[in-house]
Amino acid sequence: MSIGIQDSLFDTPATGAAPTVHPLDGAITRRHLPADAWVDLRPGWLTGTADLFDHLQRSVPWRAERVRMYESTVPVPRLMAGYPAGARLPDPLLATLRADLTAHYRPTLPEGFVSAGLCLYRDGNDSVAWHGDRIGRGAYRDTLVAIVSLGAPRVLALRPRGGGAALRFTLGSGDLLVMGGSCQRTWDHAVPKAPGAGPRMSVQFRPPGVL
Ligand SMILES: O=C(O)CCC(=O)C(=O)O
Ligand SMILES: [Fe+2]
Repeated sequence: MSIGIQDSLFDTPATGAAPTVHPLDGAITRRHLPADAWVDLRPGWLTGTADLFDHLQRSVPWRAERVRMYESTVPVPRLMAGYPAGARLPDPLLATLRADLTAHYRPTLPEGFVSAGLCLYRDGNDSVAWHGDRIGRGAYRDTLVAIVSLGAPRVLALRPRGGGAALRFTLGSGDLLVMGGSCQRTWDHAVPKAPGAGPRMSVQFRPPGVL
């Protein structure tokens, strides 16, 4: 089935091409942010993503979560699936991505990336509100969270927790964004609603003890 996925906005091979994981070394641009936070970007890390998206969309046991809001609970507007350390990932390519990230970031992150969280934004009405990944270590120590975007382009926005202008990164299919330093404590991030957007997925790789 073709769902017309566009590869990275920066590197656009024919849809349907074999999935290819490109090098990280020498291909990442780091943007330093105030408060010792930083964001690494590697556009087009993965090309030929259509089949991977399709496979994950069909095979992952997506769950709809609910959050408490005053006296009731409301559905979170996206679907999720979690793969803790040691769990079998839903596609072998994800294990390759995790191993490549672990190898590349070893000097700053000796413990490596272990867990994978998957989110499916079914359309532009799905979103995630401003938050930091602050359950566990991210609340009090520097950490890294790596996000691979698949499917329709969506904005990942970041803004300082204390207030200030937001930065907006448009992530296309196969693009990598890594949040590092104090980012989870001192900045918030969000995926805003995007009317008309097609389905998009993110795969977040995290080190032990970061949720
Ligand atoms: O979908 C994304 O790119 C971000 C997801 C996220 O921030 C999270 O699940 O904690
Ligand atoms: Fe997050």
